[in-house]
Amino acid sequence: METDINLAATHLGEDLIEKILNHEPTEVISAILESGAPVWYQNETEGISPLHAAAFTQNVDLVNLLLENGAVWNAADHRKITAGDIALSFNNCEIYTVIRNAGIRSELLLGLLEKRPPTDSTTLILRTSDETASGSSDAFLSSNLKYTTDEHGQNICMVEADGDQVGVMMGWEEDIMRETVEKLCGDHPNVSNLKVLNIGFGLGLIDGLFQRLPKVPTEHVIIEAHPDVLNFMRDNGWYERDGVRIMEGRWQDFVDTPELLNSGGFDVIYTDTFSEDYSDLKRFFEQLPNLLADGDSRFSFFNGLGATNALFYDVYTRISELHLASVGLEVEWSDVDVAPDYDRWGRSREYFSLPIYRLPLGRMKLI
Ligand SMILES: C[S@@+](CC[C@H](N)C(=O)[O-])C[C@H]1O[C@@H](n2cnc3c(N)ncnc32)[C@H](O)[C@@H]1O
Repeated sequence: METDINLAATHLGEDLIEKILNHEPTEVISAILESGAPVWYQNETEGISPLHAAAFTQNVDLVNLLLENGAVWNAADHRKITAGDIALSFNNCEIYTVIRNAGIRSELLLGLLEKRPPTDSTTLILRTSDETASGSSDAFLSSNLKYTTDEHGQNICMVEADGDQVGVMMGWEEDIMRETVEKLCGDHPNVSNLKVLNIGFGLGLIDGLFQRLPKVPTEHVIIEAHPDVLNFMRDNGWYERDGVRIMEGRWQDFVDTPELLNSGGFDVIYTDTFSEDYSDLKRFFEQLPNLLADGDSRFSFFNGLGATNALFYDVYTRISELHLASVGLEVEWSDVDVAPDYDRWGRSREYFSLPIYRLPLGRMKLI
């Protein structure tokens, strides 16, 4: 019985894809959908879906029709290509935007329904069910970390996840951190008396940059949760630095405590954690109105989710902008050229394969 249903679904799905690729009129496609063809179908040979086919034939009406009927906006074929990528390759902005907006709507809706168990495959960008040290905070915080220099000569901090060595922080990101500090502090009205809060020390790249500002921050709070990172900080003299206060634990342990809030708010806040997903970042966004000092204060975060695919990165970037707006922050984006140099960084760039980093700079909106 189950085999019969699978066979029928395969037959209808193949027929749907074929008719779309053959440019059959929209009414014909509508009729096939009404007859029960599975709009989520992906063929076995290439993994392409009806939405891939509609993007390939550049038929925006069909793209809309399929999405209205439940097509999966982020389905990737066997080569990891989505319908949005196909639209981009044709430079078809209209179709790309329709698919991207469907992604934003779908992920926002899933965000609203966050309490339900994450069983839906379309949640792949913003939530994770990864139980290894790269996807689970508990697993990460109880794993051993290794600080070393890799074969490309970059400083790295590694953790073992699922039998693989995964980078917690990589030296190549220093350009991003430098540009971030420049945007956060360079022309800050309070630059001679800054109070800075950084979440996640890692290699200490951004904290080192804060400390090398022409005027060292008056107060520099670092919240760091991992015992090995705290040891590394101790070994490298961070506990003895003037003006530096290290809070040992997770940001979630301190974010609403007098210990953090009594300092009267921060001029600059940055966050870049590891093994947390977008819902954690969103929870941090919600705390910003309590943590920022005033209308001149600035916020940034490591914008790295979905950075292996232009469509996913775009959807994630816009969702974070919407969520920041909902807590009263306006975001200005700038681009940092991080075109991968595979000879220089090799596989250490796999999690960020896009050539451009979108750097967020948030400020409280003036009412
Ligand atoms: C990617 S690294 C940060 C790199 C840093 N921006 C730099 O410039 O080197 C992430 C850091 O966040 C820490 N971390 C992870 N989860 C955390 C949490 N919930 N609270 C505080 N720190 C956390 C990790 O132990 C790690 O040191």
